Amino acid sequence: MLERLKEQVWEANLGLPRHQLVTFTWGNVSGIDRQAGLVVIKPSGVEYEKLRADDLVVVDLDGKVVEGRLKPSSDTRTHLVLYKAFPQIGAIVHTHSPWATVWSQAALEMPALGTTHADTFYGGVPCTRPLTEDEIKGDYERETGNVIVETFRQRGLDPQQIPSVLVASHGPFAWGETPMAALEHAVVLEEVCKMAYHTLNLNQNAPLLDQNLLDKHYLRKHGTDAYYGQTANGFPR
Ligand SMILES: O=C(CO)[C@@H](O)[C@@H](O)COP(=O)(O)O
Repeated sequence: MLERLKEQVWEANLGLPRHQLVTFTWGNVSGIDRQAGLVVIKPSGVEYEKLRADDLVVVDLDGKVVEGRLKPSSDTRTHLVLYKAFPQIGAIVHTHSPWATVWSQAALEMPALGTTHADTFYGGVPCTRPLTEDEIKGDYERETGNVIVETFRQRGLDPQQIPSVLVASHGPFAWGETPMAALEHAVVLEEVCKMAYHTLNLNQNAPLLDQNLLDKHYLRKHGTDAYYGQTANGFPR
């Protein structure tokens, strides 16, 4: 079980440079085995070209290394906070992908402007508040996780329906049921952040996506009556 998870987390980590989401080592992917209570995560600062599946580090939910000879990602404690707060998620991706980071640095929620966005996100992708001085000087990585959870709870957002967040002054986190799903969400986030930036540059008053179109596009892929693709039930109507 853990060996399969390691392979999945490794493949998703290699997907970061393949999809041009990372420069140098600026990102990480993890996955969780909920039954075992163990998280598999990229080692810190290891180049993707040199990364092997058996370089991955296994930690428990308190962050204690239980397997692996390398140091886990510097963002491990952020991942652990998210796994504890969002029991539905099975994997997390963090990057500094340029377009999503632009929105994070601007400290702006990325609004739903089109159906490309609605195919993955059931509404705007929120941006957190900035961390306080005490939070930055304290347990910074854990506080980064806490501020993400606070953002979702305060706004009543469902992390399954909005599988990403923009951390102010920092960058994006995305998640999903599997490492590949979390990677896909990070890729889509980057694309729609770029589209939204250019859309609002062309027209500052570009309309928000009509609620009916948001419902239609999100629910035809993710609702109980989803019919998009070959694996979903039902037929288009
Ligand atoms: O935020 C940062 C660096 O500012 C990190 O996410 C990024 O460099 C990846 O770190 P790790 O190699 O996972 O320790």
